[in-house]
Amino acid sequence: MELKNKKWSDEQFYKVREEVLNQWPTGKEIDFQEAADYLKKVPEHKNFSLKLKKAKEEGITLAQPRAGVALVDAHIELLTYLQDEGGADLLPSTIDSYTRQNRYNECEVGIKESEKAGRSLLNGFPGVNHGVKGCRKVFEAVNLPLQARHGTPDARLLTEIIHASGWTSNEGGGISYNIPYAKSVSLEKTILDWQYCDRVAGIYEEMGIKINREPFGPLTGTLVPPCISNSVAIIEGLLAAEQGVKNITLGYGQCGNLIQDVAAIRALVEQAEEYFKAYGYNDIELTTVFHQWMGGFPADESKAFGVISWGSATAALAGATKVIVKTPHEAVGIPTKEANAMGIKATKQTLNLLRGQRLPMSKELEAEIALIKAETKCILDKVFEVGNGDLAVGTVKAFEQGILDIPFAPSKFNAGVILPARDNNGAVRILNAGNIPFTKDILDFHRSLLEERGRYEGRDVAFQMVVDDIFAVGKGVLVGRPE
Ligand SMILES: CCC[C@H]1O[C@@H](n2cnc3c(N)ncnc32)[C@H](O)[C@@H]1O
Repeated sequence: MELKNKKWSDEQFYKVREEVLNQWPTGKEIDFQEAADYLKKVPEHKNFSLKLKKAKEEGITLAQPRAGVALVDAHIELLTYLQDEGGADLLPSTIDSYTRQNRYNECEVGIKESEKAGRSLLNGFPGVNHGVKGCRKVFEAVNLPLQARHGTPDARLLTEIIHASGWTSNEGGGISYNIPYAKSVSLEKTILDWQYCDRVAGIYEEMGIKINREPFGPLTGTLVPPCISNSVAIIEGLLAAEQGVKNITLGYGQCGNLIQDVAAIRALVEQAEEYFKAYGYNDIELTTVFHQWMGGFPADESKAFGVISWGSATAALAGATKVIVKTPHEAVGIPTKEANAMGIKATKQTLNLLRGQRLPMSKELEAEIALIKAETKCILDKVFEVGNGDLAVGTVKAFEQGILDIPFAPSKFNAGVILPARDNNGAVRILNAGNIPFTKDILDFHRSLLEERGRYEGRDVAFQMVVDDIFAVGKGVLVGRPE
């Protein structure tokens, strides 16, 4: 099928759907009307879009963990614990890595081995293998909205199954679940595959069922400049809107400097709304998600709580609709349910203490918002230009030409020339912009801030700053000072 940013016709969609539902036996259980009837019975307090909308209206920030284990009953026990003991406002099911690579046979083995071992031997919930039956059992056992969180380049079958199971939100996108997650999956294919996933949500929306879509904001989660993650978020939001998605949560991964992080969220909302309006999507319900620090964590659990609380405070002061919670086990691996619950409780304590507070506007905050919007505009204007006005085609070409370039991404389709480093206040700046089409003023501004740090540290602006910054938070500081 030719790639273009155009809503799929029913003929296109249902032709592809036949192939999708045959990828694994559990796909055959799905009937659109039966699924729609089931979704129509989802009570309001378990609908993701409605809960986000309410939070936005009330001006509060919701807390959502990540969580997933191999077996259905253990997964229910985990989610119930995070709901009741942790106080989660929204629930995930973090999907395992085999499912993310469509390796369902290995999931089957993982499930059997987990049953034998009496513990989870998969790093998440194998939603495709458990099918609608297993996913509905999970959904019916909890009392909160449920979302699939994963990292799946081809999530078409997973999307069909989770939505047919009452899960009213799906994370991901054709860029954000490819470039940071895969090595050699073509962007053209994943943009097409995620148009399918968005179309599933669009069809349910046209049947009167509210489905939330959340592009994956943080990308590689490693010193990603706000203009890069905001550009990808807005692109995936526009692509989803074209397929009929109405309820969209755009996200951003914490970088650590308060002014820059608050500016990133404010710029994201303002600019996304500008683009939705400019392209005729006038009925989008837009919310935001702030991801607590996605980089290396301190192994010491008390220090980890410092990072978790700082991310919670920033999310609240930014006015984000939702914050994604980390745990004190982040540095070691999959958290126990107790550790996961502790992360949620620390997060909610901070959110509650800051309820109603926002970072006041200042000339620094205003300048940072303007800078991020100007940088993002440079990128998006070029994406539309190289695509001759077509956003999907433009996105593929933009990555080919390094116009869009995500730091430290594994994908061979990503230029990987961009180099970020922190300035003296810890804001992420750009040391090497590669082929990203910033204006000279913007490039000079970043350079001057990095040189200011160099003078302070008594060293040249160089790659060593990047390395030092990558390890800094794990070592207990934000800016990687020379040792
Ligand atoms: C982009 C997502 C990375 C984060 O996703 C967490 N994560 C992954 N898998 C699970 C799981 N099965 N349970 C709880 N957290 C999980 C990692 O810790 C990391 O922070």
